[in-house]
Amino acid sequence: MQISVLLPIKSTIISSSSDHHYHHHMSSEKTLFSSLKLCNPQKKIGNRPNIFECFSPISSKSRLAAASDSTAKAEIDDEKSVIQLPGDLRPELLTKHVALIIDGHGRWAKNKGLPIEHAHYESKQKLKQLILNCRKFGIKILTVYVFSTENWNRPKDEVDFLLAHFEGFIQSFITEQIMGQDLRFSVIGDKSKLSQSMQSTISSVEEFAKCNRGMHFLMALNYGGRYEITEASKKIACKVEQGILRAEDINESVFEQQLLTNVTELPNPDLLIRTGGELRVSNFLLWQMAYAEFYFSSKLFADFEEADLS
Ligand SMILES: CC(C)=CCC/C(C)=C/CC/C(C)=C/COP(=O)(O)OP(=O)(O)O
Repeated sequence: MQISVLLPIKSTIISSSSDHHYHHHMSSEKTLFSSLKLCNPQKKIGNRPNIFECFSPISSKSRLAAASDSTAKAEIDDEKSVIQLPGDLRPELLTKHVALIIDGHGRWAKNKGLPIEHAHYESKQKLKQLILNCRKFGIKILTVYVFSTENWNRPKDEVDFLLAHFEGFIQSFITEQIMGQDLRFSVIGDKSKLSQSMQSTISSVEEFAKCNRGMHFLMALNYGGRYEITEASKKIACKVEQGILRAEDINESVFEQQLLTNVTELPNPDLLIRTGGELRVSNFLLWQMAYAEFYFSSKLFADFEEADLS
């Protein structure tokens, strides 16, 4: 079986203001079609040992900090798909599922006297680096809140820019990571409100990543925790109505199966990171976050560095 994916053509735009010079490698995402096998034959799924079996009470932040310490040089042996960690870093202490709220774009742009699109662009670069780092340190799942069900209330130009930006990101960076690095990929959220083009990009790329076994990147797009819980309740009510399920058999596990995060085997994050200084969860993974630890950083996401995790 073959599918077509869009590959990007990169163009360089250099813009400057009185005190900044921006070298933008904006993805124009022109459509260069390429036929690819559905499952990448190069990737080795192999017998990767499950290094995440044990649970430790040590705080997730410390675990992530340990993982991101500059002295902690984790290496991925792509050939064998085995994560090699430095001597003093115990794999069972690593965070498994990290959830991330990226905030502070408006303030970043305002501080620099730039249009908000610059913040979104800068933030995309940071997100790419973060995905690479999480993969490098053996994080199993990274869920990032890129667009909430409330974000439609932003100015139309910004919404259009963001959605095009996300689609380009999936077609270029995510596709590259899926092909070369065994990344798994899913979008969680109400996809029915997205354009047809966006919906078909998402389903092609999700399908293409289906056989992968590496880190799972979940993009929360047009996502809302209340929306997710409401939809799960409707699905359960339908099953009861159809006589497939008895009301007394509904329990947490049955409910969890109806949530959008059911696409991944470890749906509950152990760590939430929110940048931008706000101390709230903003309708993100409300059910799944029940036992997560929270790390709030005052840094704006476009300024967020690996060192800020330590
Ligand atoms: C392509 C890709 C996946 C990029 C990822 C980064 C990205 C563009 C995320 C958008 C998230 C967003 C609307 C944040 C809100 O900041 P805000 O504007 O509300 O900030 P403020 O609190 O300072 O106003």
